[in-house]
Amino acid sequence: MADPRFKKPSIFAEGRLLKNNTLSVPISNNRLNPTQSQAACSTLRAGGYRNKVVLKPGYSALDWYELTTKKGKKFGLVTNVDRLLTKDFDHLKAINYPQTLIQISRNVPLYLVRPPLRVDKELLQRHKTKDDCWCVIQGKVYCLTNYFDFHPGGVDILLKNCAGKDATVLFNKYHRWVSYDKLLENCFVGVYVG
Ligand code: HEM
Repeated sequence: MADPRFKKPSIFAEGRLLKNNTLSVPISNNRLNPTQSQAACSTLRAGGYRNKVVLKPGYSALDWYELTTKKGKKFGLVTNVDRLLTKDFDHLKAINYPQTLIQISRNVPLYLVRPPLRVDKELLQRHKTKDDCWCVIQGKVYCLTNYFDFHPGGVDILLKNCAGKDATVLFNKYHRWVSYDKLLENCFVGVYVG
């Protein structure tokens, strides 16, 4: 029988696993007291729940770190680069320096190309599918395709709000403390010129 003197600490209270694979944890479950955690996380304003998803095995923050520092580093993590030299080439030529395009045609990873690729609105909007998903944050264009399954907030929210769009405002609203430039260093595509 349960010992009536033992009070279960609130941090062990159960979170709810929602249909979309989201773990919804009440504020009171945070280790910080509610006032502190609310102050630290702007997502809590909307109803008092954190919306973190359960990541698949092999998709932790540490796994992403390994991918970006070892396997991914050499070639970058931008998908469909071939398309830049075929379908997108005429458009790219009109808004880019020849040196940039020469480096891309020599397979230099996009995050190392200098001057970086210039991306305008039309080009950004051409890359909005799950397997070829570009997004702008603070004037920089990133390919999110490889990052999707590692995102603690889930894939759906990224696809809906980031694909082919400028997601700066939402990014800052949810987690302005996240070092996106470090996290997405190898996913860098170029600079957004509007
Ligand atoms: C595009 C680049 C993005 C990156 C690199 C990124 C990265 C991250 C990281 C590292 C976390 C964990 C934060 C933490 O535990 O403190 C997180 C959580 C989250 N992100 Fe993102 N994110 C991005 C975009 C977005 C956008 C645009 C949205 C919303 C539209 C979003 C919604 C969320 C949500 C809801 C969480 C869970 C928040 C929570 O802990 O309560 N993310 N993201």
